[in-house]
Amino acid sequence: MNAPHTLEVGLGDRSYPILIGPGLLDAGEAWRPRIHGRHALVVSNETVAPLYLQRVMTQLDGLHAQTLTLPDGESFKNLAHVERVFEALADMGASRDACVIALGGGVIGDLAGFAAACWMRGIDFLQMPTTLLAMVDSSVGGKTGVNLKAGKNLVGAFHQPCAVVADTDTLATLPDREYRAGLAEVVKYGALGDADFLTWLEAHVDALNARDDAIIAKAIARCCAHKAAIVARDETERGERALLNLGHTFGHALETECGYGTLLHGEAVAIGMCQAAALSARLGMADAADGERLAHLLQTLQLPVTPPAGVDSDALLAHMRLDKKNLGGRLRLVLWRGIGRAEIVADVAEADVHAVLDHRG
Ligand SMILES: NC(=O)c1ccc[n+]([C@@H]2O[C@H](COP(=O)([O-])OP(=O)(O)OC[C@H]3O[C@@H](n4cnc5c(N)ncnc54)[C@H](O)[C@@H]3O)[C@@H](O)[C@H]2O)c1
Ligand SMILES: O=C(O)C(=O)C[C@@H](O)[C@H](O)[C@H](O)COP(=O)(O)O
Ligand SMILES: [Zn+2]
Repeated sequence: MNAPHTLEVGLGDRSYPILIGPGLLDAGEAWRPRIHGRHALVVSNETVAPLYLQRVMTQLDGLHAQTLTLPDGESFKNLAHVERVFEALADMGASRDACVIALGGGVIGDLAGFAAACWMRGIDFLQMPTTLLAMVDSSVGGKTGVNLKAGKNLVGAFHQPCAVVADTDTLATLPDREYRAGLAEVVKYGALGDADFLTWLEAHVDALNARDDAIIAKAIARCCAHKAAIVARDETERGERALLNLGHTFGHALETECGYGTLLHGEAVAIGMCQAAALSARLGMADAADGERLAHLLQTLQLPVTPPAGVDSDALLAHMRLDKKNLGGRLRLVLWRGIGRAEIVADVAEADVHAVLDHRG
């Protein structure tokens, strides 16, 4: 294996590496030293485990390592399945020096990471993302948690991994729709703070659509560099980190209202970013042309840019009222001044949001 591309999330004595490259699952020498105790629990799901779990277990030879395979899907990212992780940890006699390894997409990473944050008030965990979305976003930064019926990620903790190991070879088996959902979060980084990156994405649409390995690897590295820098400056979302939520207040409301797993997270974020752009234009913050450019890029990547027909705007607004960024009972949204210039806007009038939700262009 060639040396992986390596980045660091700089958090003092909790700093950790992000390793990106092909062949990493089989290169235990690159990541196993990050596991310090005797116990490891590898949490995966019914789709990913048959593909990759055995290879990870081979690298854990000599440790007391167990596996837990959960059902696959956003609808299982809930407290009942966190409890399954606790039960597995209890069964193996996991002590405070145990490590949870999350092998899968963002659902497994968020859920297993949250279990690790809670078990004995916090044990190590290591992220092994196998989706594009998890490689560019969810495995980095330590946001862990689960959904409630009332809303996405309403229960969770900030708990940083001890390493992120992104074996880009695993993307070969990722279904096309999931790959494209990951591209939505890739586009997000350009939209929120890196206009040059968005222009680069526009120039490489054909390569992205053809799933060109080299272009994807470059995109992953650039997204991770952005996320690592933001997290290092604002780990617990007191300010700037909220920009990573561009499109998410709208998107999470859609995911919740449509039923978890109906719209993929990335698809909902694609729609949500377009709605945030439309609201920004309505409020006079940005040119409508920037929103049209963003929507065009997302459409060329075969992502949805408008909500499914028949979703009730009042219900969406009700979900948005429960968003974690809100303050003092008032909506607080990530909007923008144009491509690459996202901003947090407090006190957004519900009538303006409603108007955007009602517009099904
Ligand atoms: N913590 C964060 O910062 C953060 C950031 C973004 C998203 N998220 C969360 O991440 C979740 C979405 O993550 P996701 O898009 O990875 O979805 P996911 O975890 O549901 O994975 C998508 C699908 O791909 C399958 N899969 C995964 N890897 C595969 C592979 N290599 N080959 C074949 N199939 C594979 C999975 O089994 C699943 O069916 C959402 O719950 C979202 O809220 C969290
Ligand atoms: O890491 C962050 O910060 C993000 O907001 C990344 C988002 O892409 C991700 O979907 C995250 O889970 C959303 O967090 P939430 O706090 O809105 O639940
Ligand atoms: Zn997201």
